[in-house]
Amino acid sequence: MLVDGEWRADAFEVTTEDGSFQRQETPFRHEIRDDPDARFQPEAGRYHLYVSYACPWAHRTLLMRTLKGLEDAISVSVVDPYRGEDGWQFTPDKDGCTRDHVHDADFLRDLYVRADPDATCRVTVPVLWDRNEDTIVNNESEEIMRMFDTEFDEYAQRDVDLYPGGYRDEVDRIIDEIYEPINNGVYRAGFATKQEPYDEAVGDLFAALDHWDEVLADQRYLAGDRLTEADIAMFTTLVRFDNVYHTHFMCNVQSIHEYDNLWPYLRDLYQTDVADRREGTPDGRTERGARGDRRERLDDANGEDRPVSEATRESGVAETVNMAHIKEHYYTTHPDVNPHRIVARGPDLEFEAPHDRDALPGGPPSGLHAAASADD
Ligand SMILES: N[C@@H](CCC(=O)N[C@@H](CS)C(=O)NCC(=O)O)C(=O)O
Repeated sequence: MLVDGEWRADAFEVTTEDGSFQRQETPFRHEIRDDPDARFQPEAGRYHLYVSYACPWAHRTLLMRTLKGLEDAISVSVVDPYRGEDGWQFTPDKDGCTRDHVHDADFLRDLYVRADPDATCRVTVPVLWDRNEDTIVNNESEEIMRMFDTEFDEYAQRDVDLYPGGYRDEVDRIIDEIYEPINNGVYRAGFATKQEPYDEAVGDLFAALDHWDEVLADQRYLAGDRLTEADIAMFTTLVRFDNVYHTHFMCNVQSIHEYDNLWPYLRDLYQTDVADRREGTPDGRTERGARGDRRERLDDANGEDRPVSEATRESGVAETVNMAHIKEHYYTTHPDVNPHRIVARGPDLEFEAPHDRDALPGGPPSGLHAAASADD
C-alpha cells in the first residue's frame, strides 16, 4: 500500500489481530453529475477506467460500461492479473492486458501518487480517471457503476437503465444486503487467519446464498422482473465462485452449479447480450450505425490514439468475463493462501447451457437481449 505517497510492501495488513479480514475505505469519492454546476460532468473522451478483469469490483464497472454502450465515451486500460510486490502493474504484452493509455505508467500506484502525492491507501481497481483535471475521480465500484448507469445517458449507445424509477429503493437495499455476506463474504472467508472468523464468514455466506436461491425460484432477478444493478453486483461474485472462491477461499459448502435457481440465474445473466448485435433499426442499420454522426465527433475528440477498441466493445456480459485472468490472479497473488501458486484446474462450467429462466415474468431492458447465441 501507499503510506504518505511512498510504496510500502511491508505495510500490508489486511487482517486484524482476531484473524478477521478488514476491508479499507476507498479514499477517492468524487461524483460525476449531469449538472452544469458539477465539478465533474459527463463528457465523452474525458474519463478513463482502469480495471483488472480478475477483480469482481472492477468487473461491475466494466459490465455497466459495456451494457450501456459507453465504449466510445469512456476508454479503458487493463492491468496484469498477477499482483506482486509492486501492486497492480501494466504489462501490455501479456494476453488481455493493455498499457496505461493516459500516462504510460508502469504501475497503478504511480497514478494514485499523481492524484495525491501524500496518499495513504491501498492501490485498488477500479479507478476512474479524469483527463481534464489529471486526477482520480473515484475508486469505489458501486459509485462508478451508478454514475455510468445514471449520468451518461447522452453518450450511451443503447437504452439500458439498470436503476429504474420504482425499483431504486429495492436495488439499493439489495446491493447493501448482499455486500457483507456475499460480495465481501468470500474475502472474509478466504483471508481469515483464525477458525472462528472463517466459520462466521462461511455461515453468513451460505445462509445468504440459500436465501437468494429461494427468492429466485419465483422471480427472474433479485429485484423482481427487471434486470438491475443489484444483479450486476451479484453476478460478478457468482461467476467467480466455483472456479475460485470455492477452492481458493474455502467457500466449499456448496458450489453455485449445485443450486437449483442460482445456477440457472447465473447462466441467464451470463447469456445476456446487447440487442443491437442482432437487430437492425427500421432503416436496416444497427442502432450504433444509425448514430454514426455522433460517433465521428467522439473520434475527433479522442484523437488518433484511441484506446477503446482494445477493450471489450459491442459485446454482452459473457465477453466481459475473462476466466483466465480471474484464475491467474487469485491463485497466484495471495502467497499466504496458496504459497505454491498452483492454479486449480476445474470446474469446467457450461455457462452457455439453456437456463429456462425466460419462463418467469420479465427480462432485460430493450437495449439488451436475453440469450447468448444468435439464431442466425
Ligand atoms: N471497495 C472497493 C474495493 C476494490 C478492491 O478491493 N479491489 C481489489 C481487487 S479485487 C484490489 O485492487 N486490491 C488491491 C489491494 O487491496 O492491495 C470497490 O468496490 O471498488
